Amino acid sequence: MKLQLALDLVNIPEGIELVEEVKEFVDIVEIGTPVVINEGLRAVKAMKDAFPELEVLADLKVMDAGGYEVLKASEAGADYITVLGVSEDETIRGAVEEAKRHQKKILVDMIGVKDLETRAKEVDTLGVDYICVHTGYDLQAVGQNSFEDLKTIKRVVKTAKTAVAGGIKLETLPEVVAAEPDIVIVGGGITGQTDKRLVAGKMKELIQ
Ligand SMILES: O=C([C@H](O)CO)[C@H](O)[C@H](O)COP(=O)(O)O
Repeated sequence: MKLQLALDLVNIPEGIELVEEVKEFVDIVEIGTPVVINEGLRAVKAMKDAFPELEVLADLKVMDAGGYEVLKASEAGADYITVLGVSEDETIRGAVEEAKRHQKKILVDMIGVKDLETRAKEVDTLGVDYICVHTGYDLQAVGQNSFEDLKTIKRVVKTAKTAVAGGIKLETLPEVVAAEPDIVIVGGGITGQTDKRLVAGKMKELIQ
């Protein structure tokens, strides 16, 4: 099980400083969608240059032009690129083909998918590397989480690996770990804490 640190509300120097603090506990650094919007793919390159030993995920949430956007993120140094599960199958196929060409991985984010079981089964046939259940900020704000959704994809997904994101904190991590996802994605649960290093260390212990 890998721990992915999501950087969403920082600029490039702040992100690098934050990763420096917790790098020994983290497997993947996510350049979050807000960071990509603010800083562009140069944030991916800057993170990879600063920490070549860590994997970097570009949270582009690709919705169209799958091949082209995966190409650009791959050129910037991303190891993983996110594509939305609500996209057309053609978009996901294009992303997968391009990722394979560059030895990169596609993580499909199921945010906004209404019939999770059906769509997860479909996406699982498209050759993607990971299927991720995700409760975004706006649904976290009304009290939702992805814990039941994780159990659903663990039951129906046969080929892809699984991931979970959305409001995971140190207190809720044991419930998540019990469901055995391949990647646990944590943003504010680390970045919003006063002692980030302490929390990241405890999370890593729970995951191992
Ligand atoms: O993907 C994310 C969100 O949509 C903003 O782009 C976050 O990275 C993801 O939700 C993890 O962050 P936390 O919910 O703060 O753990």
